Amino acid sequence: MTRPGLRLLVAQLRPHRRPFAALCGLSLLLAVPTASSGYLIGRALDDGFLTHRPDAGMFWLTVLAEVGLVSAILSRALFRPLTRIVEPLRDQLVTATVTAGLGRGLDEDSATPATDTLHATEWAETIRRTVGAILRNLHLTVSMAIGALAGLATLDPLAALIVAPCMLAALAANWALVRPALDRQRRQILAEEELAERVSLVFGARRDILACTAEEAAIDTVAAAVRTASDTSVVNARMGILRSLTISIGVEAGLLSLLFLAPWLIATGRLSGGEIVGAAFYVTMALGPALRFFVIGGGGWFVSLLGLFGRLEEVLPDTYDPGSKPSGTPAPPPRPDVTVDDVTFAYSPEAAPVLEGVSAEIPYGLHLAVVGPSGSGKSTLATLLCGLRPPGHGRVEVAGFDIAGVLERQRHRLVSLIPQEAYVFAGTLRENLAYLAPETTDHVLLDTAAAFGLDAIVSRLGGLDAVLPPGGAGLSAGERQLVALVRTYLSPGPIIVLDEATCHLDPPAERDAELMFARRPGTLIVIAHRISSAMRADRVLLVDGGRVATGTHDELLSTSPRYRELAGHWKGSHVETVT
Ligand SMILES: Nc1ncnc2c1ncn2[C@@H]1O[C@H](COP(=O)(O)OP(=O)(O)OP(=O)(O)O)[C@@H](O)[C@H]1O
Repeated sequence: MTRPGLRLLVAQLRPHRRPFAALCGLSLLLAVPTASSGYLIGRALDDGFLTHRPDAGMFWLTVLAEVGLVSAILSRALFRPLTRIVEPLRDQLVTATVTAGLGRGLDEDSATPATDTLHATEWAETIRRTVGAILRNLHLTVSMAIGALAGLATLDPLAALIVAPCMLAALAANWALVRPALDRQRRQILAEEELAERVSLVFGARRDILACTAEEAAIDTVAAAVRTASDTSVVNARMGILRSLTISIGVEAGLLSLLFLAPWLIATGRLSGGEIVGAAFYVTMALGPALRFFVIGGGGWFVSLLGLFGRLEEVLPDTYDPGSKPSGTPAPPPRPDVTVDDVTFAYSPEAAPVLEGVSAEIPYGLHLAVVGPSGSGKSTLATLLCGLRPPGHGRVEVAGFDIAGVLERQRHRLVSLIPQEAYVFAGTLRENLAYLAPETTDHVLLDTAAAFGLDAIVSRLGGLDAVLPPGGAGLSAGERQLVALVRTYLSPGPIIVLDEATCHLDPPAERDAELMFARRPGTLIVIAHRISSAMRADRVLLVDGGRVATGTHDELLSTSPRYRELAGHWKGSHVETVT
């Protein structure tokens, strides 16, 4: 199985084969100065300073300095191929993630992009910088490691054989830690995303939080996310320390083995004293830094990079191809049809299911009445339709998305639920009515209020600037429902669910309110408590004994004894004019 993120990373870099080949060639060229450095130090000691010939020693050191100069000049050539690989990365990824975010269509009415798309555009910049840093340093590391091993082997192949196993053991230990490190890295990214999401949610809902005196709960929500983010970064940092430690142990073990065997290597004439110093130079000044960087710098960055690409893979569509040009116009947002697919829900594992194997199609624009005996599960179904609870089995999809998995802020833009107990917060009447559509003009607010029969209350209170106390004290239950109805009517959401939201209105006021919503573009789902609501709807969904049946009012009257019974009961208990 491909490691998450690796597929996208490889796909992203594949088109740049030629600059990569140039980088590899430069790495090999740069290995030559490193390979000669230990040898030149050995010569400076053996032929110069240790044999009391400082002029010869200085000669070899001068050659070493010149080799360093050549290496610096070669390093400059690195930037051209590097730029050709790294610079297009950010543009490609930003274009792809923003296109994917728009294509999902969940934010069409919002100036704020979805959180994951927002993060993804930040990641694209981080990825560009990280890939640049990795390639620059990887190239130096490879050249240093190849040069040092070649230099050691030139002095004496045995010297390379003494050092190499320690280095390889350190690398193997680190390789074993890559997967756990990736896992911790991913957890840290997810925890940081969750924290950002919760903070923006709490700030966005600060008015509601104050109105409900839910400050402590809000603080607890954010504090829990802060704790998780902090814990995951500590665990991630510990993993980095562990990986660093394995490399230090590998390098020190290589050096100690070399020094431990030095008397024997000198006595057997395999290496001179100067060459032992040269070999130690290869280990400490080239191999050690190369490995340390490879694992801690490059390796650590590579782990971060895979983590970021892994998340990008989740944000980008499966069909994303970095080689292809963006079409320029994002796909139109999908129609917000609702699909209930084989849904079963119980309030606890021990409890009997309230809904069992329920399926229904609610196309965009439908006016649906949900009816059923008391306690049959109508409100439960409403919460599932709004994504407030996930089904135990099955799926509720809105516009093709699993609604329970959609971020809360986006969910609110798709589906609005008005419960029986209308919510009125402390603030002016204008703020209460325009809460979900702050741009609404006073003119539209007053017209809509009048259409719902709220104009008399607006006048009684003294206009839109009238200040309402918390909970709308001073307003009757019906008046509070009217405030909530007007507020939701003005919201841009395409799907409205009224869960007995008109139960405190008299039948004519309820009819007017339902007709207003029915004329509003979008889907209307009414949990009905009067037969007239069911008769006004395009279709009726009967919930009974955990199952559902659908049809028009007339169809259900002829096919469902339970519906006939319900209709008879309603007619018997209410005197109402059916429109
Ligand atoms: N939070 C809850 N925890 C446990 N059981 C619940 C919960 N809410 C509802 N129930 C139970 O689930 C069943 C369905 O309740 P629900 O409120 O969905 O029915 P309803 O058809 O809307 O009823 P009504 O018409 O009286 O409002 C009932 O037996 C109810 O007691």
